[in-house]
Amino acid sequence: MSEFIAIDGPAGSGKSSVSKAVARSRGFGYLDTGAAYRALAWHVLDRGAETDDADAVLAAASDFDLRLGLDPDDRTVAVGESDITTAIRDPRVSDAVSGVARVPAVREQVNIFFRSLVATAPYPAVVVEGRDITTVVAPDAPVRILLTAAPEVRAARRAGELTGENAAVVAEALHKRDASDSAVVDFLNAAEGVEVVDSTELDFPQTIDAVLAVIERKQGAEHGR
Ligand SMILES: Nc1ncnc2c1ncn2[C@@H]1O[C@H](COP(=O)(O)OP(=O)(O)OP(=O)(O)O)[C@@H](O)[C@H]1O
Ligand SMILES: Nc1ccn([C@@H]2O[C@H](COP(=O)(O)O)[C@@H](O)[C@H]2O)c(=O)n1
Repeated sequence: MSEFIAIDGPAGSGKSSVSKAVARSRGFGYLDTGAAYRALAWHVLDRGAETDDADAVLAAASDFDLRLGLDPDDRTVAVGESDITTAIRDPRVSDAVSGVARVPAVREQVNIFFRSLVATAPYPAVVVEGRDITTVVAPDAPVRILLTAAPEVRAARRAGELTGENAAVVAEALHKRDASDSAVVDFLNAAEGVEVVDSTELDFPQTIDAVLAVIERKQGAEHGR
């Protein structure tokens, strides 16, 4: 049975890139829970339905053959035979995903999927990142981290990745998504026992080191080292 390393945080805080790097460096698995919600949003749109129609979302969720692995070096996401690894990052999916994520039955369904993936994982631990991993999916995880950064820093980092996109438009979309998502689960405040890593003043390698330091300390305490 794999151990959960739970990491939450707002959009653009570095959850995916930092978690992947941490998983690689420690030989752990990596689970991008946002990719599952994005895949469902893609699937709803692919059926020509509206992501803010809860019944349509539930219908799509009942026929959702998601393929998502734990290898930090293979980020393939598929629904049935369709490889949607790139498509789920489209602004049209990013703009629609919060609608899917606010349906409680969807959250329960994907959480069961996440827990079963980790339970059967061929890794000593899996770095699982999202919005409610430290609080709902794995509240008893030995390592729970809230990864954050100032809103303007997150927006600038995200704009830096998207060539050809207007920085102000990117920032507005990111803040809008956070506002919508944080009405469903709280990932802006650390729950009791959750360690905060604020990367506002840290570069990428320093952020990885800060997360690794928390993991070492927490796992050491857990295993009596
Ligand atoms: N400490 C850091 N310093 C500089 N750049 C960083 C740092 N952490 C992350 N980044 C960069 O910020 C961008 C956003 O990071 P990433 O995609 O990992 O965020 P995220 O939290 O997973 O976002 P989302 O929730 O929207 O998927 C990436 O280009 C990443 O390389
Ligand atoms: N645990 C989670 C993870 C994600 N979401 C929703 O998915 C969206 C995409 O997540 P990214 O990490 O890829 O940005 C996110 O905006 C949330 O709507 C979630 O609800 N819970």
